[in-house]
Amino acid sequence: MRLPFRKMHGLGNDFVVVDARDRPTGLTEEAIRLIGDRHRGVGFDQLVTLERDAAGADLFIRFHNSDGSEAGACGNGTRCAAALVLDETGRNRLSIRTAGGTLAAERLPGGLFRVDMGAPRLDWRDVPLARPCDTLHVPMAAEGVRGGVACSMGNPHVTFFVDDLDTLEIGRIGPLLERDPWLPDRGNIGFAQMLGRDRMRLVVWERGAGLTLACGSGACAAAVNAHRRGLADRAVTIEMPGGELRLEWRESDGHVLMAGPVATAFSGEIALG
Ligand SMILES: N[C@H](CCC[C@H](N)C(=O)O)C(=O)O
Repeated sequence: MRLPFRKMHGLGNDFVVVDARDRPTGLTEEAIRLIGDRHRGVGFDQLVTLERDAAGADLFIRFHNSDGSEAGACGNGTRCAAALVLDETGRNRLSIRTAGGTLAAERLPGGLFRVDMGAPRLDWRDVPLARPCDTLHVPMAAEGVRGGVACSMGNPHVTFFVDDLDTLEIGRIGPLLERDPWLPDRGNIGFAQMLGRDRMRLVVWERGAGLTLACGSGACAAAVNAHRRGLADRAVTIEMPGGELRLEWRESDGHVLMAGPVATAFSGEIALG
C-alpha cells in the first residue's frame, strides 16, 4: 500500500501530514511508530491526520506522537494542517475539531497563521492530575525545578518557571517529569524563563515525542500559567529553540490565540506492507 504524505513543520516541530478525508489510512499504532522512526521511516514529532468532521466543522484533525500515543491537541500541527487546507481551498478561515475541542484557524498577513486554541482547562480533574490539587502549585520536583503550574489545552501540560534555563539538564529531568505519578496520562513538561512581562524563553519536553524545537500547545500553556502566577501580561512572545510564537490569553472569552509560521519541507509516499 502507498500512502501520500506531506512533511511540514512549525518552527522545527515536525509533522507527517496524511489525508484520510476520503478514506481511512488504516495505519496501526505500530505502523505510526515505524513512520515516525527517524532512521527506518520518515521521522516526525507527530503524525497529523486530516479527517472529515461528522459534527459540521470544516475539518477534523487527529494527532499521534512518535511513540504512537494519541494526543488531544497539537498547536503547531494544527497550524500546519490549517495552512494546507486554507491553501487548498483559497479560504482565510477554517473551523476545526480535535479530540481536545473545537478550534478556529485563520490566515494572517505575511505568511503567518493564527489558531484560536480555545480556553485552557485549569481544574486538576481536567489536566488531569492524580488527586485533588491546586493546579497553580503542583508539588512535582526534579533537579533544578520545584512546584509546577498545570493546565490542559486539550492535552496535559505542566510548566516550571526557572531563573536560568541553561542550568537545567532537560534531557534527563524531562522524561522523569513526563511520567511523574501526579500525571496519570503522562504530561508535556514546559521549562520557562521569563525575560519580561511580555516575553519568555521556553523549552518543552513533549509527552510521547521528547525534546522538540517548539511546542504550540506548550506555548499556550506557558502563557496561561505565567499569567496565572502573575509573571506575565496576557500577550507574550515565546522564544523556543525553533523560533517564536505570539500568544494571547484573550480576556473577553478566555480563549488562547497562537500565531506563527508554517513550512512544507517535502512530499512523498509511504510504502506500507
Ligand atoms: N506531545 C503532545 C502533542 C503535540 C504537542 C505539540 N507538538 C504542539 O505543537 O502542541 C501530547 O502528547 O499532548
